[in-house]
Amino acid sequence: MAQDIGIDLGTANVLVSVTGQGVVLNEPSVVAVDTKTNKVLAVGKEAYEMVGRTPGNIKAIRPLKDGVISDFDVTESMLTYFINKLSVKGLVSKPKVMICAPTNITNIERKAIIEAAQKAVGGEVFLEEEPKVAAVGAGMDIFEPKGSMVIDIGGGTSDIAVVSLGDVVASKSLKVAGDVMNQNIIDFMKRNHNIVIGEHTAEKIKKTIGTADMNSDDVKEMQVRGRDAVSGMPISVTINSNEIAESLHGTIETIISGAKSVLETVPPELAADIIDRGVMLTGGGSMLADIDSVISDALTVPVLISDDPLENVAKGAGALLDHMSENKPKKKGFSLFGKN
Ligand SMILES: Nc1ncnc2c1ncn2[C@@H]1O[C@H](COP(=O)(O)OP(=O)(O)OP(=O)(O)O)[C@@H](O)[C@H]1O
Repeated sequence: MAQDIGIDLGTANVLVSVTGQGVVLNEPSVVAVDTKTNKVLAVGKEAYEMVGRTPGNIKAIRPLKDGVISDFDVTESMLTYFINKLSVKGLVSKPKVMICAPTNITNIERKAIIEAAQKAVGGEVFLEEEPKVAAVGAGMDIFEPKGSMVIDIGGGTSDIAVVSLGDVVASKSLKVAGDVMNQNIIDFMKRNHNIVIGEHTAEKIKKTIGTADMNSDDVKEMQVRGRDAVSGMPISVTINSNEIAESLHGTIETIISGAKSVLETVPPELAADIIDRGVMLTGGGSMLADIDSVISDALTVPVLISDDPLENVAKGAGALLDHMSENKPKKKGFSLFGKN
C-alpha cells in the first residue's frame, strides 16, 4: 500500500503525517542561512534555537512569516529537507501528497509548492484549503449537508470558514494570529515596563500566563528577563496575566470581528446549524487560555477547542488522503483544487 503524505506547511510549524503512522514530523518553519554564501546551515528545531542568537552572517529565516511565503527559495529548501528526512523517495509506489498552505498564496506560489513537493517525493501532489482540512482533522464531518464553522488560529494567519457538503461556503483569512500576539506582548513590555524582550520570551509569556480574558480573577504572575530599553543593561521585571490579556485584546477583537463577518454572510439555515453545533477552534493559537469562552460570549454560540489543535491540519490531510485512497464514490461537493 502506498504511504500517502499529508503536509501542514504552516507559518510557525511544519507537520507531516503518513497514512497508517499518523504525525511523523513536527518542526518549526525556520531555516538558518549563511548570508555570505546563501548556504542553508540548519532547518527546523536546530534553526529555531538560533532565532535571536545568530552572529551577523547567519540569519534565521521564517520563510512563511505573516501568512505568506516571503522567501520562496528558502521555503522550497525547507520542504525538500523535511520530505527527504522521511526517506520516502525510494518507495516503489509513489505516494500521494496533500499540502495545506496559507490560503492567500498566489497561483505562482501554489504551482511552485507543488513542483517542490514533486521534486522531493515524485508523486501526485494536491493543495488544499487549510480551514477545511483543519475541520476534518478536528473530527468534523464536513461532507454533511450541514454548516460547520472552524476558526484555525495559527502562527501567521487566522483562517475562519463555514463548510458544508465538503466545500467552503464562506471564509476569511486574517493576517493576525500567534505571531501578532507575540508582537503585542513585545510592544506592551517596552511601552509599559521599558524592557526589550525577544520573540522566544514573548512566546514563553503567552504560553505560561497568557489569557484572552481581561476580567479573569485567576491572576498569574511571571518574572521576565530582558534588556532595559534606556540603559541597555539586562533587567528582570514581574508581570501578571491581566497585563497580557490587555496587550492581546486588540488581536482577539480582530479575530472575533472576522468571525462575525463570516457568520453574517452565510445562509440562515447554515447559521442555525452553527448555533446548534457550535464553532470549532483549531491551530496552536486556540491553546491561549480562555480564548474559547471569550469567543463564545462574543458570538453567542458554543465554542469547542479541538483535541491536539497543533496537529489538526496534518491529521486532516491524512484523513482526506485516506478518503481518496478508499476509492469511495466521491460524495457530493468533495472537490480538491490545485491537482497538478
Ligand atoms: N499554549 C499556547 N498558548 C497560546 N498560543 C500557543 C500555544 N501553543 C502554541 N501557540 C501558538 O500557536 C501558533 C502555531 O500554531 P500552528 O502550528 O497551528 O500554526 P501554523 O499552522 O504553523 O500557522 P498558519 O496556520 O498561520 O500557517 C504559534 O503562534 C504559537 O505561539
